[in-house]
Amino acid sequence: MSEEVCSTERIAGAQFNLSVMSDDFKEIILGALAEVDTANVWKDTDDVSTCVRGKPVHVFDVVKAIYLHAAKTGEHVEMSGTFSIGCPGDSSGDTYMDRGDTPANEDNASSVSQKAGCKFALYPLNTGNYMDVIYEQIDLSKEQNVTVTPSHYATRLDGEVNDIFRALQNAFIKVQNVVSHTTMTFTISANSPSSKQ
Ligand SMILES: Cc1ncc(C[n+]2csc(CCO)c2C)c(N)n1
Repeated sequence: MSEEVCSTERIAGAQFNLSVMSDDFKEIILGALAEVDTANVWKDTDDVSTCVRGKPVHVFDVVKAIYLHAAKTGEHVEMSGTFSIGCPGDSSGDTYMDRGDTPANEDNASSVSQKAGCKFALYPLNTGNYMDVIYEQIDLSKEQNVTVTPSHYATRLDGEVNDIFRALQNAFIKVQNVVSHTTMTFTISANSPSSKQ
């Protein structure tokens, strides 16, 4: 008989949209949403965006896999969104919190090589000293294989999509460890004709 483990981890979520600069945008967006394994997250797609909710490990796994699936077509693909954790109203998706900790798409995603540029910003919400929290918690200089550039209102990361999402996830997890309600906005772009890479 398998032992049931109650997770004490908190529910996280991401609200994001894909923009595909191609006549095939519909097939590419719907294809990415359909072909990624989303069994470990609550998911809702409408005409504006997609929301996924569940354990942080699965939320990041699914968002990254959807992006990679679309970007590896070679089209200019951009994704913008917001990660959130600790939102006081968020609880109805708790059924997904009993999932294990193995990301379902990592085996497929880790073998995909795709360069991108990303800008992100962290917003620890329920704290007065938010700048200290951000500076103390995120140390992007330790992230492997990503070029980090300060930007107005954001930090820019350049490199492989897998490395960029690892850096995003590490920064988000560290900040939410000390500030319970945290959000993080991001925009990631690949195959842009005006790409610096
Ligand atoms: C991740 C993500 N989810 C939903 C949309 C909204 N959307 C815009 S076009 C389209 C396909 C044809 O209806 C959809 C679903 C998006 N852009 N990206």
